[in-house]
Parts: sequence; C-alpha cells; structure tokens
Amino acid sequence: MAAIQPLLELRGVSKHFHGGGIFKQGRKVQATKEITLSLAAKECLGLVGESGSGKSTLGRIILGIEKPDRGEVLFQGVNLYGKDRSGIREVRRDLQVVFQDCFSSVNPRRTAGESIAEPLRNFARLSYHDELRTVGNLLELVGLDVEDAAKYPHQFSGGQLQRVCIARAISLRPKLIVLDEAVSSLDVLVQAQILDLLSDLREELGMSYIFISHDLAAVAHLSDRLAVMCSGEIVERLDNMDDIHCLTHPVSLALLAAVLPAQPEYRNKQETGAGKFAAAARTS
Ligand SMILES: Nc1ncnc2c1ncn2[C@@H]1O[C@H](COP(=O)(O)OP(=O)(O)OP(=O)(O)O)[C@@H](O)[C@H]1O
Repeated sequence: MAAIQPLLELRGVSKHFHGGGIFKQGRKVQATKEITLSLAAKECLGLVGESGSGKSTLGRIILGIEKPDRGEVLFQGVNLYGKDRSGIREVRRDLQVVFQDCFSSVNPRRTAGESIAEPLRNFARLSYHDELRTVGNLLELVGLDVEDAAKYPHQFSGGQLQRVCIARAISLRPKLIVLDEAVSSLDVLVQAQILDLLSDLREELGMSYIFISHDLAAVAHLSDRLAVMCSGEIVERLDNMDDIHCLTHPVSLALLAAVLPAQPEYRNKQETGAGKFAAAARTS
C-alpha cells in the first residue's frame, strides 16, 4: 500500500540571522536548527516555546516567505524553495496566515469587505455579485453580519477584527493556516470564542493549522500534537495532547507551570524542572 503523503513536511530546516551592525558583523543567531516535522491533512500542530525560540521564523519558512539556509519544505509535495517554481503560485493559495495584531494586518483605509475580498481578487476571478455574496458568506461563517462588510477596522473590537482576518484567511479555502499568536492579544473570554471558532472552521472546512503560541493552554485547546521549541530546536514532542502532563523538558514545564500554577503537583515539578530553568535564565 502506498504511504499517504503528508500535507507539510520539513526536512532539516535551518535558518540563521546576523545580530546587526552595519557590516553584519554582529552575533550570529541560529533562529531554527535542523527542524524536521510533518503535518497531515486536517491536523493541528501546536508550536510552543518562549520568546525568541524561533517559532515565528519557522512559521514564515512554512509560509514560503523566509528562505531557509538549509533543508527542504514540502507542501503538498512541492518544494517551496526548490528550483522548479512552476507549482508555487498554486500551492501558495492553499497556505494562509493569521497574525497576532489584527489592527496592523489590515489596511485601515479599506473596509472589512475589501480586506476579505483581497485574496479572492488575487486568485479567484469572481463577478462583482459573486464576490459580494462570497464575502457575505464568509462574514457569517466567522460569526459576523453581512452588513459588517461596509465597516472600517476602527469600527470593530479586537475580537471582531480578528474574525475579519480569519474570514480573509479562509476565503480561498486553504489547506493550511499558520496561526501566529492569533489569540494572544485578545482577552481571555474572546480568546476562548476565537479558539472555538477556529476549531469549528477546521471541522467544517477540513483545514490544517500550525498554531504558534507561548500559551500552552490555548495550544492544548486546539492542537492534536505539540512541538516545543528552545533556541531554534524542537526539544520535545507530544503525539497525543492527553499526555500533556507527561512533558519533561524544562521549557515545557515552564510553559505548563505558567498555565497551571495553582496545582501543587505542577508547582513541585516547577521547582525541580521549570524552576531550575527560570533560575538558569535569570543567571545567564
Ligand atoms: N529578521 C531578523 N533579523 C535578525 N534576527 C532575527 C530576525 N528574525 C528573527 N530574528 C532572531 O531570531 C530569533 C528567533 O526569533 P523568532 O521571532 O522566530 O522567535 P519567536 O519564538 O517567534 O519569538 P516571539 O514569541 O517573541 O515572537 C530571535 O533571536 C530573533 O531576534
């Protein structure tokens, strides 16, 4: 029987940056190091780690917008950074992103309807009426009203505008959405609503997510699997989120302790694991 091809496959992906200076003589930062992972269709992989661990760099590499120094990124079997560029445009429409800051993700002078229609105009040739209908359907799908199409970004709350950004991201029915801290700037109640919306949309539209966050609770809500990053490397993986309490790496324990501070068993683990990590971080 032929093996099922993963939707996304990363093989030994590394990327470094120069720390700065006019002649780029600054310290070399290894943002991602030999990352290998795969994602099946309709699956959600949570990518967690502390600030600067390389999550967003990896997200940009997956989106095809940050060329790695080494390694391959295969999306639906197409190498996003390969020599053969012929299939790239087609696979790009299946790869979308939702960022943390919805207000800077949209043009303040464009209505919500125009923002949502942007990918449709780039990739799908719809008549004026079909575009209006599609935008209206998308707004309803994300829990907004058809009339909201005429509003400008400043007329929405943060949660409502993130729904607009989600509507834009799903407008072409992509196969994969990278959610880069997509709920981090929202208050807890709105976060829960957006996570439920993302979960429902995944079910309804059969999409996959890479969910980048430093918030393990949010990630656990949505993800099937987990990868923990530290200094550009994946240091721990979980194939079943039910095993979340079996995490052992100090970074994982620090993230776990941040969401479960009240439970004594994790406080103890924090003292032996994450606590040590925090102490090491303070002294380094
Ligand atoms: N364009 C760039 N130029 C130089 N250094 C960069 C660039 N982008 C990222 N870095 C560095 O690469 C490392 C990883 O950054 P990255 O933004 O991927 O981490 P992160 O885990 O997403 O962090 P955060 O959660 O704070 O967004 C950091 O040390 C960062 O300073």
